[in-house]
Amino acid sequence: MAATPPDSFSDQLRERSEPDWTAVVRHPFTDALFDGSIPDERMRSYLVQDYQFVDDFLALLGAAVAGADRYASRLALAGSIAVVTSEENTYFQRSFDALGVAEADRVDPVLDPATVAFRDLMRETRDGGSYAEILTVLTVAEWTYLDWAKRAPSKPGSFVHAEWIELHANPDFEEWVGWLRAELDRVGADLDEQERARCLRLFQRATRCEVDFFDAHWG
Ligand SMILES: Cc1ncc(C[n+]2csc(CCO)c2C)c(N)n1
Repeated sequence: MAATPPDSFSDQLRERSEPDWTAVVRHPFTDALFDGSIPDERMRSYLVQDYQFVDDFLALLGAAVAGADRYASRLALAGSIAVVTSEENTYFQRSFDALGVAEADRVDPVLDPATVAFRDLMRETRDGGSYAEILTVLTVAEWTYLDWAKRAPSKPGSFVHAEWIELHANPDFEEWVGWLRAELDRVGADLDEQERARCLRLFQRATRCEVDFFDAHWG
């Protein structure tokens, strides 16, 4: 992972998003993923909703490519688009097959309120956000997933559980999250106080959306 100085902008944003940050990365849904104990019905509803989330996330990555201030950044962002459209997409399709998800639920499911709230945040940011604001939302979504997946003590038996962990607990993903944080720190250094405050509010709101997203499929 790219070295991030202690107390960087991204660290400050994360620290000021407690206790929600820890609630996401230690969520009981993730513990149940680790031991493979999530009932199929719950895993199915989570993945069906998450596939819709990933659609808006991909559009947000596209906005980041358009909004970036240099070619090197566009290249890094475009590389992550390749992951979402290949390994990640085939994981969803294979899992939907294994869990018996009907075509309508793959393409146009009824959305949970938590999915709608996250979608609203991503669309607002995509349509009206600065590059720093787009990076802020992307960073929360990726860094929270790296942090919970890194806690995985072992590999559960079912590929639906195991591969969902592996997609987020691997050196390439760690490097991508490191890049996102370093990019947010770089761009954050040139922001005025008002813009930094806007990023903080977005970071906190996105972290809250992550808690609510897991909660919607738990308890
Ligand atoms: C609610 C929710 N939040 C974050 C992610 C993480 N995530 C979103 S797209 C993607 C692929 C690649 O970079 C990853 C890891 C998720 N899946 N669902």
